[in-house]
Amino acid sequence: MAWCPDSLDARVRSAAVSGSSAALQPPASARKPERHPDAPAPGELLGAHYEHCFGCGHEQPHGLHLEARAGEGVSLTAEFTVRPAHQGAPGLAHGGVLATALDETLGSLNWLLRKIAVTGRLETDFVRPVPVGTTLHLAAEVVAVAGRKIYSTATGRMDGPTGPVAVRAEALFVEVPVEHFVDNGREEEIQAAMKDPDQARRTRAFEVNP
Ligand SMILES: CCCCCCCCCCCCCC(=O)SCCNC(=O)CCNC(=O)[C@H](O)C(C)(C)COP(=O)(O)OP(=O)(O)OC[C@H]1O[C@@H](n2cnc3c(N)ncnc32)[C@H](O)[C@@H]1OP(=O)(O)O
Repeated sequence: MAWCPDSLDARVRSAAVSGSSAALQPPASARKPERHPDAPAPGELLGAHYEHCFGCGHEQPHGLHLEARAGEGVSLTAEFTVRPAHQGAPGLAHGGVLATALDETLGSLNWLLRKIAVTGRLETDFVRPVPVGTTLHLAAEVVAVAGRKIYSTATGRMDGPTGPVAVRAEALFVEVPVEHFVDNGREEEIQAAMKDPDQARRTRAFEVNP
């Protein structure tokens, strides 16, 4: 049976207000997202899915080093501090970097579903300029799932988790098989990631529906 509670109606209404496109409206057949039983517990850090990831990897010197923490249901929070390497205008974060922070946060949600998925569409509102040194407090949740399509939303706030919204996004992720990476990625990085001695991270990077 299709899932269409008030919260989804509210999301659709708010999407219409923020101007997100029809492609980001979940279809009538959409279902409520289900947290995987083995998802990290609320409050647990997710850790980097790949050390060289520009969004979360610890081995990317100019990366965002975003730290995501599981929330209740299919939600999470994350923090990202804007550094001088992330500037666009003098002293302000580059919009593309802020979109990356939203994309990474939204992408991390899929680990709570235990689905491997890539961003198909990402729509971003830049509400306030974000100065270097700011810690952006991100919060994201999956709002609906329809077949391979995962609909999610995120906000980034300044001055603390309840501060003013600086950026927000709505996204559609599309579930893909592991071959997506093996067929399209570069052999040397794929092999290196497969040899990662951290089994949890290797599983997160490569295993679909373990
Ligand atoms: C090596 C390390 C591994 C790491 C693993 C962890 C990854 C974590 C990474 C986290 C990093 C952060 C995250 C990142 O940065 S992920 C990196 C950025 N994203 C990408 O590189 C994705 C590139 N795109 C693709 O590969 C394909 O286009 C995909 C896979 C997305 C779809 O091509 P595919 O041939 O498979 O499927 P389909 O075309 O039949 O579409 C299926 C359904 O989806 C609907 N649709 C599709 N696109 C759009 C759209 N734009 N708007 C609206 N709808 C769209 C489509 O209408 C259809 O709907 P329906 O007809 O069924 O109703």
